[in-house]
Amino acid sequence: MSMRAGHMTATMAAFTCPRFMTSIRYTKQIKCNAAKSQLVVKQEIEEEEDYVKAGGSELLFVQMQQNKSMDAQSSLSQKLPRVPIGGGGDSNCILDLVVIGCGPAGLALAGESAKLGLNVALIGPDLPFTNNYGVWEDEFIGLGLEGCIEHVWRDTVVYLDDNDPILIGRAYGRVSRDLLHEELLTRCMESGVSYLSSKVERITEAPNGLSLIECEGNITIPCRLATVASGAASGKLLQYELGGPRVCVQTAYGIEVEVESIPYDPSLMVFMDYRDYTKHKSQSLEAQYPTFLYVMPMSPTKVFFEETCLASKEAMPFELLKTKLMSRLKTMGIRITKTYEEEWSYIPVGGSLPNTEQKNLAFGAAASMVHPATGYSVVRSLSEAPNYAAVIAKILGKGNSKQMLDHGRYTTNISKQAWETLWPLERKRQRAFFLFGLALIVQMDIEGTRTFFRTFFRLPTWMWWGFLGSSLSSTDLIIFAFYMFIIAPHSLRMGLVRHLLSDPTGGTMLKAYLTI
Ligand SMILES: CC(C)=CCC/C(C)=C/C=C/C(C)=C/C=C/C(C)=C/C=C/C=C(C)/C=C/C=C(C)/C=C/C=C(\C)CCC=C(C)C
Repeated sequence: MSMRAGHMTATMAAFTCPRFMTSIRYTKQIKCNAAKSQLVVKQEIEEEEDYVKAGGSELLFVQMQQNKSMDAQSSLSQKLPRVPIGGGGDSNCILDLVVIGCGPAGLALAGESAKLGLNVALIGPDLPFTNNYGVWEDEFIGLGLEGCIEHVWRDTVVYLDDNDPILIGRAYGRVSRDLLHEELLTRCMESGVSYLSSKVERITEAPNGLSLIECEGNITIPCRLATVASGAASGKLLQYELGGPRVCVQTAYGIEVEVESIPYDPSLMVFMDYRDYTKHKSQSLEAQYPTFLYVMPMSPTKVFFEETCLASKEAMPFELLKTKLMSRLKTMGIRITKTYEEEWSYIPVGGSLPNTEQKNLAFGAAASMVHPATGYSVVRSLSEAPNYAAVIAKILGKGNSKQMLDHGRYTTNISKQAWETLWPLERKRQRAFFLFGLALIVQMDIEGTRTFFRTFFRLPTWMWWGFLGSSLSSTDLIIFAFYMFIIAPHSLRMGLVRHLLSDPTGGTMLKAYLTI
């Protein structure tokens, strides 16, 4: 078995951790084929009562891949020095920060923090990046990461019905997972981050105030502060606010294939194709889960298709997503001649915020940074990493180090400032608005969804760009809501007002807006 295939098996095993067992049960068959690094995964999701009652404090994340070649990505163990184990007596050798999780958020935060002079370690399984990330090109240029984009479409299109495709006027890029991994890893190498390939079981606190990162194999790493960045499945290492909104789910099934020809213009990225190709075969399921096709034409014959359910209360079964995609392609007359790779994506959206009283910090999806109404998170994590790292470096300022080790526990929660940087009142208001939007989307049928997006994409560009990029202030969002109300057709207007008056997220949003 290749090293990479072995790693993938470990990831799958992680999905069966006891926390999941209390709420969602996964049954899978995993077959690894050494020659092709191939994984065959069968998954069944079975929801149980207690998960429904959890009200959002349980976050789950599943990302499965098949046939993906990840060999171009260096392994972290090869490139980063190993975390020294067994020290801990000498306060000068104590790690300042341990970042748990080696996805884009974890690597970015570790690199930025070490750049500021902190002694930083990364801990997590040594896995390659497997996702096909799509980004607005301008946002990635703003981050100085344009070199990691492997394909750019000069414009983006949305189809809601057979007439009038909506040209968005914004370039979209496909991120090369290999280049992004290499770039973030190089930043970690250059700034002196050390690494331990392990699974963290718990984080405890020593009497002297140090955080103890307890890893599998009885390894304990002491550090001054721990930040959990291991995705939405980090619940057992963190506490979340109780009684928050329920977690919804974005599910998608994607394939990268070679086809005889495609009925799309290869110079345009298809952001959403909500046209109905199912020939009404599964009308009731279509009504239950409105889905759209996300298309990245890489060449006139090579293309990435992803059947996506933007958000639903219950996860849309993967088999159904796959069936819908295949039936859609067949109806469109698309003949697949070769399949390069397949992916299943399950992204929890919405849910509670982390409890900001806890000492352990979080970042990325673990810190509920996924945009509740779109499922996007990478750009936000990458753009907030430098500022978050600066606050962490400030609270761990060298003056504090001695104080902590000599006088035991901190008298105040040193992490409060970092939590407030991530989730200030203003951000909480914006999120309350997004959660209100999410609750609106999940109760719409396919026709309602089309009307909704027809209105959304008629908003002034700065509004919908800002909404998707989380850059509208809470005041801008009120203007956004009024504008949407004004341009909406009568049926949607009534729906918006009904939703505002009757959905619990409306009350929560008003409360967030009134909190000062
Ligand atoms: C692999 C991975 C990672 C992944 C994959 C998957 C995919 C492909 C995905 C994709 C996705 C997408 C494309 C997404 C998109 C999204 C969107 C566009 C969204 C949007 C949303 C929107 C919203 C929510 C909106 C909202 C609005 C509102 C809420 C409004 C309101 C208003 C009102 C209330 C009015 C009032 C007034 C008076 C009373 C007068």
